[in-house]
Amino acid sequence: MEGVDYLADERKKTEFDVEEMKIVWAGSRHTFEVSDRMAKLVANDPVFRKDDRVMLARKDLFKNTLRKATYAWKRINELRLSEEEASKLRSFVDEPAFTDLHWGMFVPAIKGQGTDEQQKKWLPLAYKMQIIGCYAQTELGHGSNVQGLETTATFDPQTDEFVIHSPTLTSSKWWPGGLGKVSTHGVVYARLILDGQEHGIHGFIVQLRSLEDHRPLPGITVADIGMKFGSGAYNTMDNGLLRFDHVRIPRDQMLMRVSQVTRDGKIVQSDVPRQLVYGTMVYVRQTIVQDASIALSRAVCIATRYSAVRRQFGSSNGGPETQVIDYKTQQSRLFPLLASAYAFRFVGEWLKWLYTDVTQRLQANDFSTLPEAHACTAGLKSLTTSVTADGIEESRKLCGGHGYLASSGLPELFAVYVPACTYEGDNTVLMLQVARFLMKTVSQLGSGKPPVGTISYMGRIEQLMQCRCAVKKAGDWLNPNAVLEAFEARAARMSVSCAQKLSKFSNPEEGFAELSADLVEAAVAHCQLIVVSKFFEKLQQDIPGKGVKRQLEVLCGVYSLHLLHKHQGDFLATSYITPKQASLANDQLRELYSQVRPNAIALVDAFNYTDHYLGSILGCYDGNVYPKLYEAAWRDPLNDSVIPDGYEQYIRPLLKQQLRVAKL
Ligand SMILES: CCCCCCCCCCCCC/C=C/C(=O)SCCNC(=O)CCNC(=O)[C@H](O)C(C)(C)COP(=O)(O)OP(=O)(O)OC[C@H]1O[C@@H](n2cnc3c(N)ncnc32)[C@H](O)[C@@H]1OP(=O)(O)O
Ligand SMILES: Cc1cc2nc3c(=O)[nH]c(=O)nc-3n(C[C@H](O)[C@H](O)[C@H](O)COP(=O)(O)OP(=O)(O)OC[C@H]3O[C@@H](n4cnc5c(N)ncnc54)[C@H](O)[C@@H]3O)c2cc1C
Repeated sequence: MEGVDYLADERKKTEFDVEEMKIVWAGSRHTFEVSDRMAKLVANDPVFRKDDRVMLARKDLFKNTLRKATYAWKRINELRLSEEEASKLRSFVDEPAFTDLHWGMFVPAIKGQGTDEQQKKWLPLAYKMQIIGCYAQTELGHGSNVQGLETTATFDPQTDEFVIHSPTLTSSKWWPGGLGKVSTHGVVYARLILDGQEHGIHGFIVQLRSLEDHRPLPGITVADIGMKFGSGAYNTMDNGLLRFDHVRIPRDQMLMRVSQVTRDGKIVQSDVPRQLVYGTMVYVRQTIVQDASIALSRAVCIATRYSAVRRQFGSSNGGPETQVIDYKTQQSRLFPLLASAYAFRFVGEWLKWLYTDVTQRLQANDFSTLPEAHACTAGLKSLTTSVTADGIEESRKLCGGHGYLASSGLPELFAVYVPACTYEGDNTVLMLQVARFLMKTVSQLGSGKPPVGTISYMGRIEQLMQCRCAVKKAGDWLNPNAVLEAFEARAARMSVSCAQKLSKFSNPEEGFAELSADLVEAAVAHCQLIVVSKFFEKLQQDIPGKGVKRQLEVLCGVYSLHLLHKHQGDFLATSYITPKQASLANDQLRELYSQVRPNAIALVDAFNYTDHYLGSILGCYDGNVYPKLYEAAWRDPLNDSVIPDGYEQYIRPLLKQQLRVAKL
């Protein structure tokens, strides 16, 4: 059976050039080549084996992660990998580790919020991993409300130092990844106090552990916060707690790009906005949007391949049963997720561009696009992670009973992914930020300042409030202008409706709180419009390869029309479409599913995932699922012996007791 491709017939149905689609998915030929090389490097190295992860007890699991992370660093240096290659290699190792926070938050926080001198001092140490850092912001009592953090940093002019202190139990830092057992340093967020006066939240570089023996420095209490959701999963990470008892650090360890504290204890604001203290979160939210397409595509790849292998019912005259992927219900659950993975890939690509653009502008002291960048990163992080987490769970259900097995890879993927809905900002809290941005935009309409970027459609508010959908037959829903206008009209009308209701409140904050559920819905509509419009923009590009652009047009249709179908209440309630037009959209959607069907396997092959990275028997490339499931069952430690441990102690006496009862 070895070497047989059970999905070969499926692959023969493909109507487009898969190799070219791989380049589109990766973003460029260069990125594809780097990814492909790094994925194979990891897959072929036994040190990076991960199939035993869910069986390991916490201490072994954690030590194993330390071993892999250290080995990855050794390989990165031996092979002289570039930053891009190293980051890909780490992502294919596919195990949350302290290095994620070191490279993903500690280094960016210093880069974004440190002065040139501070960067010169700290970055070389961090780049060589001579120090290991974490991002210590959240506390036991406050996460979302950053202004509510309680840790204090009081300037002592006598010694030219800050005194970092945890005044209450709830001020204990709680959650930072890499803090519990590994980090030697942290960027710690605390309330700045100068001469008895508070000056808001700022970041400070604080050494936590000795570089000699790794013991916590005097005044520092640090530990892991304990087991988290699921087996394996995020338990490879040492999320930590941290308390300070009047810990002293030199004045120059406050990150001073946004505000400086002078030798005599005065605060000087530079001309950059104070929101830049939140800059690291903007950066990470943008990377999380890119990662969403990866996590969702992994789940979809597993569910699609397995749906083509799995057969249930429908056999006549002893012929084969129906592949479950041919059931329209399966398609209507699976194909929108496949389309969403592609949609998130393209919006992630665009968001990366937006982030680079805003960063360049900030360097030139142009802060005009910061509010939009904040709204886009917050909203798209919220939207894509919510859909991805739900999509992974739906993929598990699409695989029936076998999806519940750890060897399907889906339970662990869900457990490792789902906190993305919470970290880097709770998804509801972030959508409320988008809503604030929308309400501000609506209130400024007509002020002479035309809305730009993702909000520019609001500049056509009068037209969007009055227009009616022109669709007459199902095929009209393939017209990008018809779809875009529908999403724009829905988003604009929902925002305006909220703004009108808000204006009736004498206290706007009270109104905002009262209407917050409606405001979140308006923000979701706006974010979905961004994703749809960026998919259409992608289709404007020159896309080579036989049939590639055509497949992407089909997926774009699936993405937008499934949203229109799912949220038809919004489109109907805002009176843009009629019930008949909603029904035509659904007819067109069904037709598009039929066009996806022969290409489904090739569309997931285009993700180019190795079997190692997928980590799923149900999703393996050759589709040889059943023998692999059978063999995996025998590898479970419970099957090491025929008679289980505990038989003598529990089962035997129980059976004997039943025997005695039966004799009576
Ligand atoms: C298999 C695949 C696996 C994938 C794995 C991926 C791995 C990725 C690694 C990720 C590792 C995760 C590690 C997690 C780390 C963390 O979680 S760090 C902690 C993150 N914490 C948060 O995100 C806290 C959320 N809260 C906030 O961001 C803010 O406080 C707030 C809620 C957004 C604002 O609260 P509020 O009190 O209303 O705000 P103010 O402080 O008063 O500011 C108001 C004005 O500032 C604007 N603003 C807010 N945030 C920003 C920003 N980031 N940038 C720019 N501007 C901002 C806001 O719009 C207001 O503006 P005005 O209206 O103009 O006044
Ligand atoms: C796996 C993981 C890793 C993490 N890593 C780090 C890290 O490295 N560093 C770090 O500093 N932090 C980290 N965090 C913490 C994380 O950033 C916070 O948990 C997150 O920001 C949410 O804050 P919270 O826990 O205070 O939630 P809460 O704000 O307490 O949320 C509880 C509920 O209240 C609702 N809610 C809160 N405020 C509002 C509001 N204004 N309006 C309406 N509803 C509201 C929320 O929607 C949610 O339903 C991590 C968390 C997790 C789970």
